[in-house]
Amino acid sequence: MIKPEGVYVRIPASTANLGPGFDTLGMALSIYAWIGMKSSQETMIRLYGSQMEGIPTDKSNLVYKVAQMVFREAGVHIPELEISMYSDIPLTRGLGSSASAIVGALFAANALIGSPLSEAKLFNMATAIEDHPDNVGASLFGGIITAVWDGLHADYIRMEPHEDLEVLVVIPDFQLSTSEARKVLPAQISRQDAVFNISRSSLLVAALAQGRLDLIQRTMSDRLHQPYRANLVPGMAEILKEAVQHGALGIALSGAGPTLLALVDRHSDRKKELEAYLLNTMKAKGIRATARWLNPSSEGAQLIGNMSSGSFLELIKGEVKA
Ligand SMILES: Nc1ncnc2c1ncn2[C@@H]1O[C@H](COP(=O)(O)OP(=O)(O)O)[C@@H](O)[C@H]1O
Ligand SMILES: N[C@@H](CCOP(=O)(O)O)C(=O)O
Repeated sequence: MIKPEGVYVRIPASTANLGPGFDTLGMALSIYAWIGMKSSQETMIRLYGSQMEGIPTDKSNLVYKVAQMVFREAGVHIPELEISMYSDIPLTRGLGSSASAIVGALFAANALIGSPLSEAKLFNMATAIEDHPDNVGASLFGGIITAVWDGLHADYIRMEPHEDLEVLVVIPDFQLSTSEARKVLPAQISRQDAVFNISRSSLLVAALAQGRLDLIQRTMSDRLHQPYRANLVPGMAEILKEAVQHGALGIALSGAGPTLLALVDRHSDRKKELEAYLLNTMKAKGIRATARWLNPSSEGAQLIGNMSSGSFLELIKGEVKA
């Protein structure tokens, strides 16, 4: 049943490849995007916020196209849509903006027609579009997601992040698209590197599941993508080696970069030291960057309400942080 009043949803950002978990381990983060969707006489796409620059506002828009996939799958015909989107998630920085748009579009379109598709189905569709399940899983389900994608079916387990876990991201002021950052990866790896990552990834997942923050430092390393991508982010190689000496529990490239992400004990008295170290190291390499303290987001995609009681911007105003 189509909801004539429309819906609006909120979707968290995400970090993929958490440490050794390349293409498999992701976490939702407390930066959000909002999507409003309504059936309409004529398609109208309104994008708000500085993060939306350059995104198309016609039917080639990703959110419109993904919404139509949901309608096709559910056997519903809604060719014309009014879509509104506001996002605080930086574009093309390794914080899952594309995953948030895909998950938001799937979730909103499904809610608009009375949610005939299960969350497992939405996860499968999202993974088929994005091609790896860690960003989309985290944005859809929230928390920490470990997932497997065999090209047809995605399986996952969601873990609740430990309450002491805080996240510091350092976002460089340049963009790095995932497709560009995948081109530098080798097609094959050695058995030693495979064992290196499998062992650390397995232990990291178990440690996160049991709240063993003391094990993060020894498990957050990687040989599958970070060494190859280090040349794309000035300062990254040094930061990956040294950040734990400045108070991080662990440090990783967030997704395909260029953002670097530190896991931090929120009670640590070295938070200022860590932030200054990360920013100064990037500055020394000529990179301007913004530091943001975030929390893991326990909530994934959420239906917030319908569009009957005001304009999209008025509806989300109370939720968007200044
Ligand atoms: N709200 C959106 N609407 C349409 N396309 C989007 C939206 N958000 C992101 N994208 C697309 O995703 C691209 C960024 O994806 P990607 O390179 O994977 O980086 P990341 O997901 O880390 O931000 C953008 O250049 C744009 O093409
Ligand atoms: N596993 C992917 C992750 C891409 O994440 P994004 O947030 O940078 O889109 C990869 O490393 O290529």
